[in-house]
Amino acid sequence: MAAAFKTSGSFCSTQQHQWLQSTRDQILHGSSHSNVKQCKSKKIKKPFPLCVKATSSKVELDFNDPSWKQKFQEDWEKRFNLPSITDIYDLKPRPTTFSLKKNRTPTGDGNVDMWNGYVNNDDRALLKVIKYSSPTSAGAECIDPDCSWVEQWVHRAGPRKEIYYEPEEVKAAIVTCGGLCPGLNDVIRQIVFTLETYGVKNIVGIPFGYRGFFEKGLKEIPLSRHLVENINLNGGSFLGVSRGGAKTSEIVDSIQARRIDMLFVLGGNGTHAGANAIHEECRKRKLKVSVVAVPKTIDNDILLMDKTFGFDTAVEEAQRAINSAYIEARSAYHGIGLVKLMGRSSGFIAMHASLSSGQVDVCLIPEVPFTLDGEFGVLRHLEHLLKTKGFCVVCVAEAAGQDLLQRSGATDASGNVIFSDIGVHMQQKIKMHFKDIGVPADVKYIDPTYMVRACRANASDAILCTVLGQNAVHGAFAGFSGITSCICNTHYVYLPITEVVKAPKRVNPNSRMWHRCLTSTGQPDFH
Ligand SMILES: Nc1ncnc2c1ncn2[C@@H]1O[C@H](COP(=O)(O)OP(=O)(O)OP(=O)(O)O)[C@@H](O)[C@H]1O
Ligand SMILES: O=P(O)(O)OC[C@H]1O[C@](O)(CO)[C@@H](O)[C@@H]1O
Ligand SMILES: [Mg+2]
Repeated sequence: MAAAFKTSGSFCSTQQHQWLQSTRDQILHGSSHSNVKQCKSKKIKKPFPLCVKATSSKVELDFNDPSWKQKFQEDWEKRFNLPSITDIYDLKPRPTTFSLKKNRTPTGDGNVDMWNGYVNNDDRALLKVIKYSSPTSAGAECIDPDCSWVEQWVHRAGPRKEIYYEPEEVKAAIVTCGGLCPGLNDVIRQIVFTLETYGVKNIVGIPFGYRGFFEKGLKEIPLSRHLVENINLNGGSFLGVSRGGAKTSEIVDSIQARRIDMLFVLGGNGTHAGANAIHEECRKRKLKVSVVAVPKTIDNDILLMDKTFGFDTAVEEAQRAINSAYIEARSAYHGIGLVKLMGRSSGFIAMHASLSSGQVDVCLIPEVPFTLDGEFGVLRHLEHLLKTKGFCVVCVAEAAGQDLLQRSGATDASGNVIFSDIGVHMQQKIKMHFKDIGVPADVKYIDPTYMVRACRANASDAILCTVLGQNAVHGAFAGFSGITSCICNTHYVYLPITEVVKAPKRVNPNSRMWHRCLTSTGQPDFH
């Protein structure tokens, strides 16, 4: 019998409890042994690892069973196993053409490979490094009621000694999907550089996201080191982006017709879901194609990884808006600076920009409900701030407080919900409130919208993009497909896409980072 998961109750708020429950679900979700379908086919060598569906039911673990940890880890190993073209083909690898040393001189011990910094397929990185002694510890992610330490290893990224493609015969394609994000050009550039280092001559860009695969009149763009040399100096995407219109079978028809061997897909969670669908369809058709994703999104809302590229830059730009709001508010009589920031379903940009600026008195994110009116509402706190310090700054994430607004019901081309405007709503509510109570208030509203993402990557994102782009190419040459190249716990790793698209990552209200944000703003609970 599966043990029920209990958080040791009395110290746990409802919000914390829900969070603990959902993080546990994320850890355990989709990995029951009984759900590993053996997809047998005469032509294929092994069962498809991807037949473990991301949507399958939860792990049945009996925590009274002394071997539960071992069972968990065996299951984990299966879930995080990297899908490879060698799962379907009996392929012989060849020595890599990627060498860091151009003029190699043997040491005498015969081991020239050591100098090339190759990564072994058995190398792993630890995904989690904190041992929580209780489910009520800040940010605790627990598997069992005692919050036991369980090793969770993931595969290390980087160049392998042996590869599964002849570089001279490879056609590689790059596509950028979803919204814009700082660093797209840096990644495109590094993918091209690395492919050329392996000896690939046929590299193309697919214009305007997945649309470029099927929209007539959109031609692929031949890419070379020479062409992409300087593209990182500008924001945007050299290839263009788009939302919506992804039809997996048409995309794979197009991949087949164009004879693409490697596809590099840069995008957020929607793009990743699309990339995995393409990978699965390629497998179904027995195509020798490696599909490798690179996680891009200013929202930082993809599971398991430390951060997505573009996030740092967006935060830096966002805190400029906050600093302007601060200057305006500080210089006005009873000034209130209000800034609305992007973030589709998560408050990471708002939280980090509030932390980095240090000038925010109230930070509102979708993960933490709040009320505007009443004794414990935001408006009453703003009154207090005007009275005590004379001005204040509020930062609100675009997805926050949607329960206070009429839902628009609208969606974008990819099916993402379009939010009602919490920024404009708050601006009006604040103005009305202070008018009603007869207290002067000078509200300055700033909505930087696309300014936080339509810019070039900052230094830290540029480095992240460089590493992720290079590793994406190493992953494809190593034969992996249906994987994403990312950073986990400060180490560069590959994860199966199925594991990162289970749900959007959201701010944990029980995390140290949110607590730090609260310490910095000094805001009370607003409900
Ligand atoms: N579940 C899915 N399966 C297949 N394709 C998808 C899926 N979800 C989204 N896509 C496709 O992926 C592309 C990008 O999706 P989306 O617009 O949601 O952006 P995203 O990758 O999440 O990035 P951003 O962070 O900018 O929102 C679109 O062309 C969309 O049609
Ligand atoms: O480019 P669009 O379609 O206006 O999308 C805006 C959305 O894209 C993002 O910038 C990235 O997902 C979100 O923060 C924002 O909600
Ligand atoms: Mg998305």
